[in-house]
Amino acid sequence: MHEGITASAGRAHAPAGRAHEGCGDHIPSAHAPTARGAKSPASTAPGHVAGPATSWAQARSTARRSAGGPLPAVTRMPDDALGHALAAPLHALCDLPPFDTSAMDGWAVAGPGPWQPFGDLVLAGEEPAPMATGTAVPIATGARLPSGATAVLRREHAETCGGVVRRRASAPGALPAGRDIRPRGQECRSGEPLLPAGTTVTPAVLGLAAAAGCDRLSVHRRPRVELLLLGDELLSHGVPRGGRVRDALGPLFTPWLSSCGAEPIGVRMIGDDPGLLREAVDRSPADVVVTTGSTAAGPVDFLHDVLHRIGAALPVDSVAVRPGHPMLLAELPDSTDGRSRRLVGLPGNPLAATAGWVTLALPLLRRLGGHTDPEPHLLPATADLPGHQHDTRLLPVLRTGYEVAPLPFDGPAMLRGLALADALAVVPPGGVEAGTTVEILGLPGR
Ligand SMILES: Nc1nc2c(c(=O)[nH]1)N[C@H]1C(S)=C(S)[C@@H](COP(=O)(O)OP(=O)(O)OC[C@H]3O[C@@H](n4cnc5c(N)ncnc54)[C@H](O)[C@@H]3O)O[C@H]1N2
Ligand code: MOO
Repeated sequence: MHEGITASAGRAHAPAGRAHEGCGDHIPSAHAPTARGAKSPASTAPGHVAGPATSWAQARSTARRSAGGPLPAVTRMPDDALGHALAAPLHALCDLPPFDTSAMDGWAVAGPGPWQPFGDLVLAGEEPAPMATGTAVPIATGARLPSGATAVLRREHAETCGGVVRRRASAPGALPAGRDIRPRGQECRSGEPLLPAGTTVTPAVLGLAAAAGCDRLSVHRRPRVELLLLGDELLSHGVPRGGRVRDALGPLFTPWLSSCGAEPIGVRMIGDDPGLLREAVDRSPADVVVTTGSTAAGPVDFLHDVLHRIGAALPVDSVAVRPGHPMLLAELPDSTDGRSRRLVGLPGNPLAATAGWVTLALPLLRRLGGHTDPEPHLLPATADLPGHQHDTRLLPVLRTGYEVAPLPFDGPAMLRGLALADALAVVPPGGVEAGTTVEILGLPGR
């Protein structure tokens, strides 16, 4: 899916802001035209100053609320419904099992034994003849039970001697009526609701739907997502060179998008050029544009400027969370065909981007896709979890049994801890001591 298209007006690698060298402690700012910025008329970022940060919990709920509601329902063949959310309860189209079934290989028996062996072996998929009281018919697991049968005698509990079938003396217990029969409708009756709307269609849901006779599923359309990777410095292949770095976020988020029930429709690299960024956002056919990088107020961080020029509203513009605090959520003007469109701005540092993903992108995309919100998952920590002084902290952790352990290499620009992690722990300001229960956010693909 990674198209590796680089949209850039050309690279101008003079160090940004060096025109002001010699001016004491001047730090290149978004106000100042820069060497890179000089390449486009719209390139002077307006000097974005972040407002008060939204609390982490509030940011998550704002992202959900910003979805409005789920995207419309569509009908899909089961194979094409995987990862979608059910738009209506899944109803059984038949009883399950659809008929009385033998649960074991052995003999279908009618009445108390011993029994006269009768007829041919009944296999799964056959329509057996009725049987009379006092007879036993050899039968396979899953075969339809002949009418008149009262129980199934397992093969290992049976013996044939003197021309009759009887229970072995060593067979445990008795053989009450109904033993080892799976009665028709044991799991569900035709028309019964099996799963509520909002259930994610997993492989097990597909299996259940097939067993219950469903060849079409009513599901919500998946949100279409375009991933825009911002930054002149990004390389799509090879070893970092010439001051540039490999894009780590395209490979990370493209599969995460699929696994959260979104439809990735494209991945593009966009150089540090506000004109190109604006064009990409304006023209994107996505329901949700996810950008990486350019969320801060650095010399080539044009995202705020472009959103401002587009006329976007920013229900979340920085969050009291570490890493990832410059993350943002924007509501873009509707598309020309009347669709609501949103943009999630993830910070460029990879662990900070992941924090933005779980805080803003995931709740928004799950709600748009119609998925039921998960219950909070709480686990105790095996060790002290260090926190930020004022903000929530999201730490990569590994689940060990019923606890979570922190991992090393948890810096905002690092991925090594995350690659070993199966969750992020939500650490309240000030941190927590070992044994304290914390909320855990699962990571996809583990
Ligand atoms: N003066 C301040 N500077 C910064 C602040 C601050 O509060 N004051 N916040 C820092 C924090 S925290 C973060 S997080 C970053 C956010 O920066 P941006 O979202 O604007 O991201 P960039 O500047 O474009 O990149 C940051 C960093 O990430 C690397 N990057 C970007 N994209 C990718 C990618 N696809 N794969 C791998 N690495 C990527 C980029 O090369 C930079 O190293 O701002 C801090 N600065
Ligand atoms: O979000 Mo920055 O610390 O959050 O790298």
